[in-house]
Amino acid sequence: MTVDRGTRPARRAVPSSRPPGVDLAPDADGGEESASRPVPEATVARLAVYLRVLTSLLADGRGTVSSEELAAAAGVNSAKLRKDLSLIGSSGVRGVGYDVSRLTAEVEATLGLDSPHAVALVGVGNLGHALARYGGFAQRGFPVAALFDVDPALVGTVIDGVEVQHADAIDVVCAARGVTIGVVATPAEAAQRVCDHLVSAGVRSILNFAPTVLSVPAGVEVRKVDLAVEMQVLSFHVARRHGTVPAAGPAAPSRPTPREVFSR
Ligand SMILES: NC(=O)c1ccc[n+]([C@@H]2O[C@H](COP(=O)([O-])OP(=O)(O)OC[C@H]3O[C@@H](n4cnc5c(N)ncnc54)[C@H](O)[C@@H]3O)[C@@H](O)[C@H]2O)c1
Repeated sequence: MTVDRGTRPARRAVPSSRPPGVDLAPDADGGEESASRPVPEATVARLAVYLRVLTSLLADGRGTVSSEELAAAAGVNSAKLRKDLSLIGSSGVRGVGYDVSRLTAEVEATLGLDSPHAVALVGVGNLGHALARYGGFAQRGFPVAALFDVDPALVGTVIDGVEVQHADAIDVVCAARGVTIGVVATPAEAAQRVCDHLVSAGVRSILNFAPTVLSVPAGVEVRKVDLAVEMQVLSFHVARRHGTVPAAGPAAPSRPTPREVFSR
């Protein structure tokens, strides 16, 4: 069996000015500019975006970048960007900007990308198959190291060099391959069982696409991805722009919703 360990780029050394470990703060934005403070989750999400921009600047051979340029490419304002970067101990030089290579290493280190992240994907149906074939994960340091399903028609097939194995092997294979991130792309009813297997194999980070809430022990992080929720948020913003969303505040007696009309 061949396992594609991906084309993970060599990690840069972490500059010594980096704060020794950065704790996550609860979901909040803002805070004092101090490298010793926990990093808010909103900042962590933006750091990932900065990293994407920095990686493309590095590929273009850029040595420095101004906070304005980096902020514009990341879609945030430059004051917020400087504040985010100060939280991880990074500061630019007035009139010069940030050293792209150094800042990339600092952001990678903060995001924990200076250590390997082998990914196991469970459920190789429509969504899982597309994710398994997406080369961008390996390029950004997340090689797909294991694939699992229960469908006999899928078990034994090979996707981009990785053999699909039966889900019964999750514990053994994930432990053997040092999987650190598990992606759940099974139907909702199988997701908790799959998650339990991943956790018992030592996987401490789970990305869940199934429309269900997973229970995990303390110390295991679950992120849920729901594109329909994102679309609903977009829908809200469109509706608000068109003035069809009531302003926040106590709900006024309103017109019946379509559902109420139909249930009468
Ligand atoms: N979050 C999102 O935005 C989003 C978008 C699309 C789909 N989804 C969800 O992702 C999941 C997969 O969707 P899909 O369209 O790929 O479905 P699918 O039916 O095509 O694929 C599901 C796969 O999971 C496998 N499976 C079933 N039980 C399993 C188990 N115990 N262990 C391992 N594999 C198992 C099936 O054999 C199948 O290959 C669903 O829960 C769906 O609701 C989420």
